[in-house]
Amino acid sequence: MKRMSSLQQHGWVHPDQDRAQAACPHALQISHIHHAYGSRAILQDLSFQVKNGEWVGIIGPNGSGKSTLLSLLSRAERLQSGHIEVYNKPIEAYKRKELSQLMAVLQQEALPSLPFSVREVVEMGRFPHQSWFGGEKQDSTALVDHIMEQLELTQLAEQPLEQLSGGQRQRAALGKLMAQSPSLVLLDEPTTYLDIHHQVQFMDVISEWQQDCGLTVVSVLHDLNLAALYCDRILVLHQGQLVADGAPEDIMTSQILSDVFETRTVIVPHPEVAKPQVLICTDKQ
Ligand SMILES: Nc1ncnc2c1ncn2[C@@H]1O[C@H](COP(=O)(O)OP(=O)(O)OP(=O)(O)O)[C@@H](O)[C@H]1O
Repeated sequence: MKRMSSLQQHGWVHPDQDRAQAACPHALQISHIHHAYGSRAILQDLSFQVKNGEWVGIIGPNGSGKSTLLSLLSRAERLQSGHIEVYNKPIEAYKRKELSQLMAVLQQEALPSLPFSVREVVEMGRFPHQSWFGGEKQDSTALVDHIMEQLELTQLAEQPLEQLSGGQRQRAALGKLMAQSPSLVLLDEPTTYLDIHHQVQFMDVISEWQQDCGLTVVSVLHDLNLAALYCDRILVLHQGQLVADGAPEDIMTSQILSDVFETRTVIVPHPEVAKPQVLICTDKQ
């Protein structure tokens, strides 16, 4: 029998509670997406699927269309052409609140400087689960306490957001995302502002959440080594096209990275886990 995770013990809504959703083999099905800004094509004929419970990383050079793709998957941008299904249902058929109970998004600029405390921001993650009168079927205090502890935010609980560093704000944004207790998360360069301790903490929290609760993750990552360590599968975007799709060991090759990033690399095995790691080469030595 599967053990109950600490998140579930503290009131996290397990996706299995929704049988229809748990029965879907795919959390996302993307078919023939095209997207343009004016006459400029940004995404061209993208098709892929994301399995329920899978962690898919999206890598690619600046301007290759990664954030645009996430905006379409979260419905922040209107789909121009193609089809997106979330748990077997067309994305446009969801009501806004219904979609935010299923899916949470962490943008690059995670949270604006607002005069709310860190605890208040994390509690805002519960909005999609509240009635019009602000109440919830189940008290979420224990869940919010647990998330605050897990992300080392308890010390910052009363601190206003506007007084936080970029990395602290990013962790508060993750806390809000976790409090939303979604089944699917979209993360746009989530580790950009974090030091290595908090990068690993962030990725470990997501990984634990994925393994224990069946969370599906789609994350844009610039850090290829983090992508190789944590993602089950990596998609490579180049000039708006999907040019590679596979396990980290199939994607992290000097040839692919040279073709896409125009950078020389050497790929080495991680000394502790069976994952590839990327060493960057430079001629300026
Ligand atoms: N609202 C917009 N209007 C016009 N062009 C846009 C808009 N948003 C993005 N673009 C263009 O679309 C292209 C893809 O941008 P996008 O942000 O998706 O790339 P990205 O792969 O996420 O890049 P980065 O790694 O730099 O974050 C870029 O050339 C960008 O200038």
